[in-house]
Amino acid sequence: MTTKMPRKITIFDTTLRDGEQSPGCSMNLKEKLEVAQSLVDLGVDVIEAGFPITSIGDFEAVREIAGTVSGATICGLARCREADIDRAWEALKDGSNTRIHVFLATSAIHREFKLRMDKEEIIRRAVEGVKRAKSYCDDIEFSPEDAARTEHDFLCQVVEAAIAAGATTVNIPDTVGYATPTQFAEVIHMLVNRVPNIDQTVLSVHCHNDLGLAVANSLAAVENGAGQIECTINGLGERAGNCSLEEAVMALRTRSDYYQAETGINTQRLVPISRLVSNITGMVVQRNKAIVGRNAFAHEAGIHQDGMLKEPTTYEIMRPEDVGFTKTDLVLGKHSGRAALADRSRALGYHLTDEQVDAVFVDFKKLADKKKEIYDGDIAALIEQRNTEIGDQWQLVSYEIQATSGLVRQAKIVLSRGGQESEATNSEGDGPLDALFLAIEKITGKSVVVKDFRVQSASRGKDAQGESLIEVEHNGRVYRGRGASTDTVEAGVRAFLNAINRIEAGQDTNKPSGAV
Ligand SMILES: CC(=O)SCCNC(=O)CCNC(=O)[C@H](O)C(C)(C)COP(=O)(O)OP(=O)(O)OC[C@H]1O[C@@H](n2cnc3c(N)ncnc32)[C@H](O)[C@@H]1OP(=O)(O)O
Ligand SMILES: CC(C)C(=O)C(=O)O
Ligand SMILES: [Mg+2]
Repeated sequence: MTTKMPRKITIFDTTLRDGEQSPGCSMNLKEKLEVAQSLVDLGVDVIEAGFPITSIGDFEAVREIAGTVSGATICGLARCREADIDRAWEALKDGSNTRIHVFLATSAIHREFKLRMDKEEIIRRAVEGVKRAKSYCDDIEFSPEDAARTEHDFLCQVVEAAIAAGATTVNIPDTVGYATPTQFAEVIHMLVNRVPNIDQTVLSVHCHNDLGLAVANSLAAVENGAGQIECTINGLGERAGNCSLEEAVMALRTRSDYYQAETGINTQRLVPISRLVSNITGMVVQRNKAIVGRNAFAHEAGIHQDGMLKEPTTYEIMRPEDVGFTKTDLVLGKHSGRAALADRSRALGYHLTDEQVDAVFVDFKKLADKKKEIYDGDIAALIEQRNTEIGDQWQLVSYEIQATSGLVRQAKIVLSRGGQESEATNSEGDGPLDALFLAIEKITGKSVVVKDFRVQSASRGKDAQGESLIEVEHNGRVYRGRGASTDTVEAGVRAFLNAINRIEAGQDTNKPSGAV
């Protein structure tokens, strides 16, 4: 009997580009670097680090990632415009392993209403774009945007022309999540069979999740010859998101008997990176999310528990440890040292320098004095709190609040900046937090509208840290803030202050840091 060798599927992660396009999910440079490093640890083949023409912040992020992160191909996106392609290359040129990804929509709707180009012009622009990119770099990807709604004959023509012009990967996007698995499989099958030079390129897919079919469509494409899947951590991305990396990878692995395919993903890193991206973007992972949700391996029903106790495969098709869940996440306490903290931080997917470990260690000891047990969630919250810190920023010194049943008598807050303390009192507001926010606005002179405010538990137990996430609007732009503390009011105040500091640093969620 002969065993068929599994086909290697390239994993192209676009969390830092399409994922970041998700409203409210912009990341600053520090955060993007952290995610990029973790993607390398995860074993992805390609990291789409951004769209350099978008802003100075995005350009810098791509440049920094290309110049410092090794272990994966670093990719930058560009429209079929000279300025975009030149800017993408400018950002990528210091990297050793880089790809330019050029795209141009091909569907009738996009040609007529958005681009106002006819078919001939689309082909000409696509070819010119690929050729210009090729003049800089060997590894070129071309995407006919909205391919899933493009006429088949025209799609074949564009794909053939892009390959002839030098595209080493051709990516077929279902930009609006319109495709269905059987129909998308037919598109891939058709391209494989009709495009004469298809064997000179890697065929890729990029599926959106508007109908909840992104993973199913991507897998159907793999069955029909696609060799690359574009995906994101936690399925983050424009609107309903992109194909979820963890789901696609675990489907290929768990059903390798069916797909006869494999990836280079270190699956035990899936849960840590999911938590990292969720912490950074503030996009909470739903509890019943496949693979990485808190309930993905939880069993409450008696019959299931009975089965699990007798033989876990009765109710589990994957082992929790294979995706990075640990049996218990209680590891550290008051008597732990720096080595254990550094080790646990690494296991959680963070890359801290010795100085950063020292700084987090100070917070860790303070927390350990307040809390009996320190869980993974607590450590992640401490690290994230440090990550959100911005240069010359306002710091919380203390606060006092006098209130009875919603009636605020007085809120007093003391902040410091550059070693100088400022104090404000306030007796207005709908409650203690609102009163403290108004007092902060008095000191900083920044007036904002709170659009979203959440407090969640960072770990478990009555003494768990509260982790607060806030979104505020200032001068028409949205800013995010995060704060953690065992005192939930303080967590809220810290999150609000973090958002104010981001306003001052120009770090809104619509444009990454440094954007103009
Ligand atoms: C499916 C996707 O995910 S595509 C990626 C989407 N991501 C983003 O758009 C995020 C980053 N975008 C941005 O920062 C801005 O849109 C920029 C800087 C790229 C462009 O900004 P502006 O110059 O103000 O243009 P604006 O966004 O209003 O319109 C887009 C223009 O690009 C054109 N365009 C769109 N796609 C392409 C393409 N692939 N190739 C060439 N031109 C294109 C549109 O037709 C429009 O042109 P027009 O201004 O002549 O009508
Ligand atoms: C840029 C392209 C690949 C894209 O994101 C899409 O079409 O959804
Ligand atoms: Mg997309």
